[in-house]
Amino acid sequence: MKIALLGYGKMGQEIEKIATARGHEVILRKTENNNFDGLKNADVAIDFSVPTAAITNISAAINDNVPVVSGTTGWLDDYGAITELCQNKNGAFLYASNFSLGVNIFFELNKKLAQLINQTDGYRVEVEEIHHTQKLDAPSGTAITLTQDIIANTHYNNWVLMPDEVTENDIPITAKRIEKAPGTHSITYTSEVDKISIEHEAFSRQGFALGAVIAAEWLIGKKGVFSMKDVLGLGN
Ligand SMILES: NC(=O)C1=CN([C@@H]2O[C@H](COP(=O)(O)OP(=O)(O)OC[C@H]3O[C@@H](n4cnc5c(N)ncnc54)[C@H](O)[C@@H]3O)[C@@H](O)[C@H]2O)C=CC1
Ligand SMILES: O=C(O)C1=N[C@H](C(=O)O)C[C@H](O)C1
Repeated sequence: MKIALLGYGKMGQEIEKIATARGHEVILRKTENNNFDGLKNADVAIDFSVPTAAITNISAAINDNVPVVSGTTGWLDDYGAITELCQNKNGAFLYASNFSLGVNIFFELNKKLAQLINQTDGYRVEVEEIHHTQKLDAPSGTAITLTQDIIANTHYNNWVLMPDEVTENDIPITAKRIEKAPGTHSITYTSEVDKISIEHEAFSRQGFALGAVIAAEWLIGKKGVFSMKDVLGLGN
């Protein structure tokens, strides 16, 4: 397939390596320094850019009738507007805060653990994410997905980025920045007598990039708004 890469930083370059190895061709490498020339000729677009560019990138692909996968985090206040545009244009759009298979399994584990904890008393939850020092957003998109899934299955109704003040129904998220860390997420429930922790650690960006290419291959020929759950068939 012919791929337009919307964003050509750490992820865009990792995706190009994997896509090329799978027999695909990159025909556009969009950054802040060039335009969308050639986008119309792509079979699929993959957006891994910056929060301020994601909406423009995704809209450009949908308006050019090109199916688009996005992994950019930190722009989700506009998710509703993008899904509306996709529906109005009869397009194809797929967003995931994390494309790795391991994290998508972890998402299901997180939901199950939250359901079990919800049947007991005495545990307090906390979420931690660790990323490289170049990351623009905090908390990570993945940490937000994890807390949303905990909220859907427990009495918690909000997340708070530490060190802000936390009340009974808030989930505290701690965001740590360590040079070169690709991405680690953990959820810990602590009681008076013990603690339960689950953790996912990415060793590199390879898993995210492979998942994004698999999602792009899957999206071609489809119409609608999708998530990684649709691609992997997990948790159905
Ligand atoms: N969903 C997932 O599985 C993952 C998501 N991410 C997210 O992907 C995004 C990109 O991550 P990285 O590649 O590590 O960042 P990066 O900083 O290495 O690359 C971002 C790229 O966006 C480009 N850019 C800036 N303005 C642009 C514009 N107007 N149009 C097109 N491109 C523009 C920059 O030139 C840069 O090359 C971040 O939001 C990050 O959180 C990262 C890894 C996995
Ligand atoms: O910026 C990153 O690097 C990552 N961002 C995503 C997020 O915000 O959750 C996914 C992954 O953890 C790497």
